[in-house]
Order: sequence, then C-alpha cells, then structure tokens
Amino acid sequence: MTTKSSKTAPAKTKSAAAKTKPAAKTAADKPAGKKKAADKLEAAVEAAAPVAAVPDLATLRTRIDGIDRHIQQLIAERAQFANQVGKAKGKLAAAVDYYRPEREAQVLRRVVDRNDGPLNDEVLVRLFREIMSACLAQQEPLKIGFLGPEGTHSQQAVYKHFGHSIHGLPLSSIEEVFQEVEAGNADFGVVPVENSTQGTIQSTLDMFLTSKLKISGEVELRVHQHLLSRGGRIEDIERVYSHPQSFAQCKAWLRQYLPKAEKIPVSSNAEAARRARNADDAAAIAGVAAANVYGLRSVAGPIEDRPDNTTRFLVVGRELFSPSGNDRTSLLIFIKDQPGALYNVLSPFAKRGLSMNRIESRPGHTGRWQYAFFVDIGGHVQEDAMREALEELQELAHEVKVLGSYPVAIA
Ligand SMILES: O=C(O)C(=O)C[C@]1(C(=O)O)C=C[C@@H](O)C=C1
Repeated sequence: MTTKSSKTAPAKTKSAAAKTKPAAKTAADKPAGKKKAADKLEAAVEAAAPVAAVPDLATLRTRIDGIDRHIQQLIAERAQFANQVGKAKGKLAAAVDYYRPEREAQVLRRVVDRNDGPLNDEVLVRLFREIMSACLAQQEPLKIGFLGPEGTHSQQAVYKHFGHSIHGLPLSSIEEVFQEVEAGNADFGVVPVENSTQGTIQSTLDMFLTSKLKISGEVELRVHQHLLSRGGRIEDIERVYSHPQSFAQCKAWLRQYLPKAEKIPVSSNAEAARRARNADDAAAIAGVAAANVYGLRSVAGPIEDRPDNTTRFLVVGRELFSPSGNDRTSLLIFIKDQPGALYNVLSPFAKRGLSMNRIESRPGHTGRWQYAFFVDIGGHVQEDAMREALEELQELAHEVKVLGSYPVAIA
C-alpha cells in the first residue's frame, strides 16, 4: 500500500518579490476581435523600435575573460577556506568525517533563493555542488557505492548528489551496496527507492528491515530512457534488453514501435547496453550516459511513457546528521496486532502538525501477518515536535526504528 498525502514539504523561502515579476501582456491575451489590430500594432512597434546595440564579439569575449579570471580567483579562495574549515573540524580519520550534508543543503538552498536567472535552479545547484564536491575532495574523495555497472541512472544520481569529485564504486546489487557501506569499504551508498511511474523498489525497502544503515539524503532524478543500439534503424531491431522497471516505463512506446521485438530482462540498464553492443539487431533501453560508456547511439528517445518520469534514490551511510532546516524523517514502524493500530501510531505526528509524505506497508519478516510500515514525515529527530511524537509512538507501536533524518532533495 502506498499513499502520498497532498501535504508537501515546507515551501522554500524564495523571496516572493524577486520571483513574481508580472508577465508582459501580449496580443494573445486580448479579446479575439481586437486581436488582429493588436497583432498589427505590435508588429509595427517592433519594426520601429531601435535595435539595442550588441557589443562586438571581441569586446564580449574580453568581458567573459575578465569574469572567468574573477570566478577562478574566488573558487580558489573558497577552496582555501573550505580547507581551513576541514582543519577546524580537528584531526579526523577520513573524508566521511568532513562531509556535512546539512551544511551542503543550506548552501544550495541559498543558491536557489538568490537565483534570478537566466540559468535555472537545477543548473546553478549542479555548479555549486561541483564546487563543494571539489572542496571536500581536498581532504580525500568520498567513496560512493551504487548499483552498477558504469552508466546506470544510479551513477547519475551519485553525481547529482555528491558531484564528480568522488570515487564511485559500481556494485552488482542493492544488497551489495548496503554490505559495502556497512563494512566501511564505501562511505555512502546510493540506492533507488521509488519511481513515479512504477512505484516502490521493494528490494531496497526490505534491506532496511535488517540493516543498521541510516538514510542521510535523498536524490530525485528525472529519468529519460532511450533506445540505444550500435546499428542505426528501429526497424532492424529484433531484441531489446533492459531492466524490468525500464521496460515498464516504456510499455506504450514499445507496443507502438517495437511490438514484435523480443524483450529480454537483465539486471540493470547498463548491463542491457553492454549486451546490445554485440549486434546490429539488438538494442537496449537505458539512459544516454550508457550510450557513451558502451559505444552505442540513441536511435530514439526520450521514450518513457510519462514525461515526468522521476526516480527517487536514498543515500545510505553509517550515521545520523544534524538538522538542515528542511528535513524529512524516515521511520520503520512495526505495529501491534490490534484494532486501530495504524491510526494510533500516526496520531502523535498528526496532532503536532507533522506532515506525512508517504506510507508503505511490507511484510515485517517477524511473523505471519505482521506488517512493518515505512513512513516519511516532515521534520528532524533532533527537533522538539518530532522527538515528542517519537516518545509517544514508542508506547503505541510494537517497535520503531528511525531510518534517518535528512535534507529534503534540492532541485
Ligand atoms: O562547511 C563545512 O563543514 C565544509 O566542510 C565546507 C563544505 C563546502 O565546500 O562548503 C565542504 C564539505 C562539506 O560537506 C560541507 C561544506
């Protein structure tokens, strides 16, 4: 069972004045009768308006060179300060001890708040992530495990969350990602947990039933699927490899364009791309990143049935971090086998105004017909309201496990 409440995480505090510039009225906004005359008038005004003088190419490039010099000096200065921050944290054992996801989230939220264009929030967040990633890697790059091989959407999620100045460890299963982080061979792991088209990835949720790992972050990735092949034409394709989730995300497209091709499920999209590189009549459904890694080209794409197809990933680590100011807490609640049990365990949050974003039930592995509920709630375990709600919950539930409190995904 999955339910999403209409309540969302706290709204970002972007300054309203800066962001709500009224759009200029155009001829399209006017009543039909007056539209033609208005169109003519607009065209006449445009024709008569003096064209703003654009400086010549050499002048523009000199300006850009000056700005680049300035940006570079500032990045170097920032890196020196970040290095000093690292030293101020004391003599720590490894890169993971310097990493502060809550601080990174605050830095990025400020970037979004300040942004007045022309680059969009996502682009600016990506640039600043890379700067922080490089600053942290001065101590030592973080080691991040993910569901490999190279070229998977999980790898893209790793870069989106940690930047490129990390050491990525492609692993063969979600279970192995958990194991490597538990064993300390990876600092963090990134695992898919739900897709907007396909729903929950049960194998990830089930890992939390037994694992001691904590969730330290979430990443939302717009997932675009492509048909990749080394040959050139859709009509030549006789076999398509992909992960079952990706087949499901492209069901309507496949029915329309490749109804007769054999569909072969494999363990990951990158594995599909690896297999498709061996023959002209084979193709893979995967992200374009896999095309570059495996020497394929996109024959068609994006081909996912829903344009807003998004996968949410969780970052798992060994510790809990401090609040960032806009956090989510994930809990695993084992309920008592009695009437009204679910209602009872949710009431401590509802009465304190803590919003529930998600609830999902899974067999608890503790006995027949025993259920565990995975619940996401707005807030952090170190905040008073959440602490009080959890204290009350301990009395009502059979068992409660805090899986983590972490910053809500940014851009
Ligand atoms: O502020 C810190 O604690 C830092 O180490 C600096 C910094 C940054 O570059 O801004 C780098 C890495 C941390 O994960 C968070 C932020």
